[in-house]
Amino acid sequence: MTIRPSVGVSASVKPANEAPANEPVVEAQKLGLAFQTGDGPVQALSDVDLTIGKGEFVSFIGPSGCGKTTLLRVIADLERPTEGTISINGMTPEQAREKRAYGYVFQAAALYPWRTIERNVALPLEIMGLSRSEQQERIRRTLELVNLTGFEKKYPWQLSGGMQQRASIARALAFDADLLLMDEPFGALDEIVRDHLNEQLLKLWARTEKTICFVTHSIPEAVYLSTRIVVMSPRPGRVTDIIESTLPKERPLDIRESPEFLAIAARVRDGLRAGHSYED
Ligand SMILES: Nc1ncnc2c1ncn2[C@@H]1O[C@H](COP(=O)(O)OP(=O)(O)OP(=O)(O)O)[C@@H](O)[C@H]1O
Repeated sequence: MTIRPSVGVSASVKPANEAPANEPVVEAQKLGLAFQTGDGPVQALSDVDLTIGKGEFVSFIGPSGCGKTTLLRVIADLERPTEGTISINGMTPEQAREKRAYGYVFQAAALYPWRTIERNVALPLEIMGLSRSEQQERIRRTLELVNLTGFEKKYPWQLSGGMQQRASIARALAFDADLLLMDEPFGALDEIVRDHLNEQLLKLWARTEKTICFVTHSIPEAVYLSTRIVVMSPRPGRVTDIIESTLPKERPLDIRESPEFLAIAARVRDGLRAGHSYED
């Protein structure tokens, strides 16, 4: 299918980020992926055309099974597409993975319980073969970025859920890659903690100028965080709308009550409704 052109919901305000003007980080064309299962093929992704520019914060939103995680996994070279093409910084996903072009944050914090926070963050650095002093420097820097300085020697079970998820973000940041892939990182947390982490993530994004691909089920989260919102629908998983945010880069939490925020949220909701079959 053809993606509708990205337009701002309000013509009077300049979009926060016009992706095509930026250097492309992710470029997908006619991307499709069919899983072969015992019950026949499952078309997880179909006809996805998407370009993500450097420094964008792009959220993927859609009902369960619409292929959000699969798309992130294709970018990360954890799944291979069966149709179309995709490139990451001009490379194949495999080359990008070998060059450690991205950090990946999973739904659950996925920390090793027998390792302290600093040893968890150090894990990818050990695998990369970095010197001890370089490891120490990166651990210090990334824990500071997620406000966990002072918790280096704690074990994951000694931290709250929100702090554990921040530690897993620090681990993904330790790669020092320009691209951060985040699969519903705050889905299991309560609303207040989630609000706080959303604010911190925006600040971190502004400070580091990374490109972020973020999967979520939450409309307010997607609208609050993103420069663009990709709305997806299932069976087969496809992109049904791409919404350019008109919100400024600087976003206090109460921006969520502004008419502009509510207008973007309404458009996302409309997109989700249009793609929903209501059969089950
Ligand atoms: N390894 C696999 N083998 C077979 N089918 C799969 C596999 N992984 C995913 N699928 C199917 O592909 C479709 C897309 O799944 P995916 O996990 O990407 O959706 P999602 O939008 O991330 O869902 P959720 O919001 O529940 O995490 C679903 O129908 C799912 O059952």
